[in-house]
Amino acid sequence: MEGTVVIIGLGLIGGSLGLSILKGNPKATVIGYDVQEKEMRLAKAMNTITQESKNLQQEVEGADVVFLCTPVFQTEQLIEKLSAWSLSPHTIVSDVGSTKKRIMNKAQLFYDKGYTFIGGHPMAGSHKSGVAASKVILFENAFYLLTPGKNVHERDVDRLKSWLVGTKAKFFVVDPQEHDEITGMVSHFPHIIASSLVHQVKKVHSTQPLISRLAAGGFRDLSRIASSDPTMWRDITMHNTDILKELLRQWQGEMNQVIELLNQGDADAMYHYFDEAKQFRDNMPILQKGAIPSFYDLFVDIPDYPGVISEITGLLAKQGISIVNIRIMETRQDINGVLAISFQTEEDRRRGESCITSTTSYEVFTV
Ligand SMILES: NC(=O)c1ccc[n+]([C@@H]2O[C@H](COP(=O)([O-])OP(=O)(O)OC[C@H]3O[C@@H](n4cnc5c(N)ncnc54)[C@H](O)[C@@H]3O)[C@@H](O)[C@H]2O)c1
Ligand SMILES: O=C(O)C(=O)C[C@]1(C(=O)O)C=C[C@@H](O)C=C1
Repeated sequence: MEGTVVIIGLGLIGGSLGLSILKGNPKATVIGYDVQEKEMRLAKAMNTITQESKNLQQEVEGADVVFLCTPVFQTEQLIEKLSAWSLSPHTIVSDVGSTKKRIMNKAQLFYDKGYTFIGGHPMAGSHKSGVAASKVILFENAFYLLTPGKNVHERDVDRLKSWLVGTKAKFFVVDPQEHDEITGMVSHFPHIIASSLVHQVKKVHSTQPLISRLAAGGFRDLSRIASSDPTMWRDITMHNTDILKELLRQWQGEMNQVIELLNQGDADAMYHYFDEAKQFRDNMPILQKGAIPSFYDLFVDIPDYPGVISEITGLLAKQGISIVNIRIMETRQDINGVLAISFQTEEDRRRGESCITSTTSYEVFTV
């Protein structure tokens, strides 16, 4: 497709969406806006967008599609703001928020003006946030849930899907209430469980400092998502309180059942409890796509000339700094590219940053 897309909120999801849209529609103009100037600059340097926003209202009013990629409280505010502007009749506004009921209620402001709003939620992500963590393959094979609103034309839903073809996601239309019940169970509720597990370990940590060093394996797997952005999760949980309260009540019942099994000391019953969970989970179509390993990344804005990568790896090697991964992010001829270098530790990244800034004039970013 040719035309103009505006992305508001250039974080993990906004940035990954920009990359996917440009992959599927190389001739598109993708304008990006973020309240953080730094994120906007990095988004442009990484080619997740083709240009930074100069006049958001004008750009939104002339766009083919506008994606709201901010935490959901901000998305509600943006819906209020944009609905007061004069959008063209062909403009589709969509979002990527993890909740849908409150967003769709707020979207009535668009419908009252005859504007087209299609709620969206790509079910893939990471505990990392910010545009630096963007990946073109983030949504590949993931479910991309859509909540079009009653009077939205089928042809507009198809037009939105065409813009999103580069995501390689599987689109699925759902009702907003059903959306919040399902994601409440499989996404929002696990997040609370992960955070509460970390809280429990933290309480013991003051009297037993060894605990955090021994908490590997299972604890690490279960608690990974507790490292996600607290602003995003504050907003999600505040949007889905009733469903989450009910799920937590059920969880208390589940825990009481486990206490009862332990009280009984019934080894067979305990075996069956674990086995039933294992059988069910082993048959779930859990996809591995979308997870981003947590390394310490450094981004270097490099000119596009032969030998520039070996120059940088050579400088790092000379100082004995090991790297675990190095990649160029979506460069095109005649413009600068961004070299993403992953280190194993924060200390290595810090040394890498000081090595590059003290021996070259290249700009470096960390997140
Ligand atoms: N992270 C995930 O795993 C994931 C997955 C699917 C959907 N989502 C949803 O996507 C949305 C974005 O999440 P993310 O992980 O990309 O967050 P993020 O923190 O990486 O990015 C959000 C960006 O929005 C910007 N922003 C905030 N308010 C703004 C405003 N008023 N105008 C312009 N920019 C503004 C922030 O500066 C930030 O750069 C959230 O609604 C979240 O619920 C997240
Ligand atoms: O992989 C992760 O870190 C995520 O938490 C991603 C995850 C999820 O719960 O599956 C988180 C919130 C989004 O709304 C969608 C995806």
